[in-house]
Parts: sequence; C-alpha cells; structure tokens
Amino acid sequence: METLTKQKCTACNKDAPRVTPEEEAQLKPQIPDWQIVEVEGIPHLTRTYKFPDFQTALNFTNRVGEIAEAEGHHPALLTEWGKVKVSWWTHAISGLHKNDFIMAAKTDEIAAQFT
Ligand SMILES: C[C@H](O)[C@H](O)[C@H]1CNC2=NC(N)=NC(=O)C2=N1
Repeated sequence: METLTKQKCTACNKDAPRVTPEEEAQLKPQIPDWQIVEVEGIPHLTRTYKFPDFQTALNFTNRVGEIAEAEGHHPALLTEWGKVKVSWWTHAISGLHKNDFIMAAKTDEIAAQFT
C-alpha cells in the first residue's frame, strides 16, 4: 500500500467516496498520533501540535496553509500560543476521504521540520 505522504489529493465533489472501515484500518497506522472525532455528526481527523511560542505556531500554521492551497484541500486550524489544533475532513461529503489521510500525513511531515 502506497505511502500517504507520496500521494496527491484528488478533486472532491459530493459523489466522492468516503473511506471505508477497511481503508481506515489500513491508512490509520500511517498517522498514529491522529484521532478520529465526531463533530456535529461529521468525523474529523484531528491532532494538536505543541510549539515553544506563538510565532513558531504561526509559522507552522502558514506552512500547513501552503500545502492546503497546493493540494486544493483545506483544514480547520486553531492557532494559539504554543499549540495548533489541525482538523481534516472533506466538506463536500461531510465525512472522511482519502485526501484527509494524505493531508494528515503531510501535516506530520511539516511538523517534523519544527522539532
Ligand atoms: C472548489 C474547491 O476546490 C472545493 O471547495 C474544495 C476546497 N477545499 C476543500 N477542503 C476540504 N477539506 N473539503 C472540501 O470539500 C474542499 N473542497
């Protein structure tokens, strides 16, 4: 099974396929520090990263924004002093798509550059 970080997002519309439980079980081990949480009935992939200060948190936020723009797939970002909460889900299908797993893995790659 291909590494998530090497994959690109696909354009999503309302008919895009949600990840199946089997796919989720196969993909989730590549993003072990992420949680799947339901928000208003919609599953989100979410993780909170810690940073030494606000400026570093903001720099990370902007880097995640850059890859979101590059991939055409966007997160929810809550940037606070010393931490950033990142959530990925696919609005078009009100659920989780493979794109969300790809972007969570790419988010981890960016975070690794801040350690
Ligand atoms: C037109 C534009 O490509 C779409 O609205 C994209 C933008 N980014 C997106 N990001 C996410 N997370 N879900 C979407 O459904 C989505 N749709």
